[in-house]
Amino acid sequence: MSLPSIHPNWDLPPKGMTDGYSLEITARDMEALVEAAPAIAGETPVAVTFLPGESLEARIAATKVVRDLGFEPMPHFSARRLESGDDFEGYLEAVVQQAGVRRCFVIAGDPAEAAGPYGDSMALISTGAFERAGIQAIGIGGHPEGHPNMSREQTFAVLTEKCAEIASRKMAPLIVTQFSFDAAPILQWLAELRARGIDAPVRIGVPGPAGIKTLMRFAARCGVGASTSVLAKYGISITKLIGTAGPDKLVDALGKALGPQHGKVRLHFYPFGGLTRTVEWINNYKARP
Ligand SMILES: NC(=O)C1=CN([C@@H]2O[C@H](COP(=O)(O)OP(=O)(O)OC[C@H]3O[C@@H](n4cnc5c(N)ncnc54)[C@H](O)[C@@H]3O)[C@@H](O)[C@H]2O)C=CC1
Ligand SMILES: Nc1nc(=O)c2c([nH]1)NC[C@@H]1CN(c3ccc(C(=O)N[C@@H](CCC(=O)O)C(=O)O)cc3)CN21
Repeated sequence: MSLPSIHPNWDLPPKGMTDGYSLEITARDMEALVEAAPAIAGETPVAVTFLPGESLEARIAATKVVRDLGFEPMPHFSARRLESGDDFEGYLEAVVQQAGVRRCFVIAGDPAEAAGPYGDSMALISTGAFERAGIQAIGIGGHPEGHPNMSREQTFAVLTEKCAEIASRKMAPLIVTQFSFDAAPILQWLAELRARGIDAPVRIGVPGPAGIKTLMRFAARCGVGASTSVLAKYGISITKLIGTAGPDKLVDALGKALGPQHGKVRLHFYPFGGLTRTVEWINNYKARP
């Protein structure tokens, strides 16, 4: 079965670890995106997160800016944060009509209770609204380090079901993983994913270079492992929490180990407010001998 192509690069082997990367921004990063745009390759997928306390208008405007700058917007839909069917379909219709959106990312969201009718990602996908709106690809969350509310077995079962559901609706599934500081669990998870027959393209979540305190704050907030030994491998000494840290060692380790057995893999950068710094890091990494 042929599914819509979600990025021309996916059919070619990557030219390097950063080739065909994607970015994740929030509605507040618009000025930074305009500033960084000349240093970002055209058509780069740019995800727009769905954070609490942002207006729908701000998210729609951000998605439009992404498109107008020549990038491929991928707005997030947080099932548990959507208050009604109108809330969901209104946002979807707005980004499709105003920003030409073709791909969306669907995630449960952190709230313990749903604000409206959608308790998980599947509840959004199974409405049929995405394909009716002309969406061609759906991103879903991957959790290489596990998930606080699911067993490892369940996380793979849920991924299998969501990929099948998306494909049955004639859209292309794409897995985007939670960010991580440690290559080992990512590689192990990728191997297991492929062994279980899940062949969807995977974008591995990588933190952009950021202040060490910022990285640790986000890790705590998002339930990401940041033990002393993991941070040491990443290049952070907990006796020296000042300064910034980049994903050099993590990306090096992935680059050394990744092979055809891991299937289609690209990187997805989480800049955590430091978009310009992240894009500079990517371009410098690419230019290294
Ligand atoms: N970029 C990322 O990777 C982000 C990750 N997340 C986290 O990923 C989690 C899982 O999302 P999906 O993989 O889309 O799961 P999903 O929507 O496919 O749900 C799978 C199962 O986990 C349960 N579940 C999901 N979130 C829950 C929660 N907050 N509390 C209790 N049970 C929950 C669902 O009810 C369902 O049974 C989110 O809940 C959130 O914690 C949230 C935002 C961004
Ligand atoms: N479980 C989970 N929940 C999430 O909400 C979440 C994840 N995982 N994984 C990563 C993504 C990325 N997320 C975010 C959230 C906030 C900003 C952000 O830049 N917020 C503020 C700065 C706040 C700060 O520095 O603490 C901003 O100015 O926009 C970026 C990415 C949230 N995300």
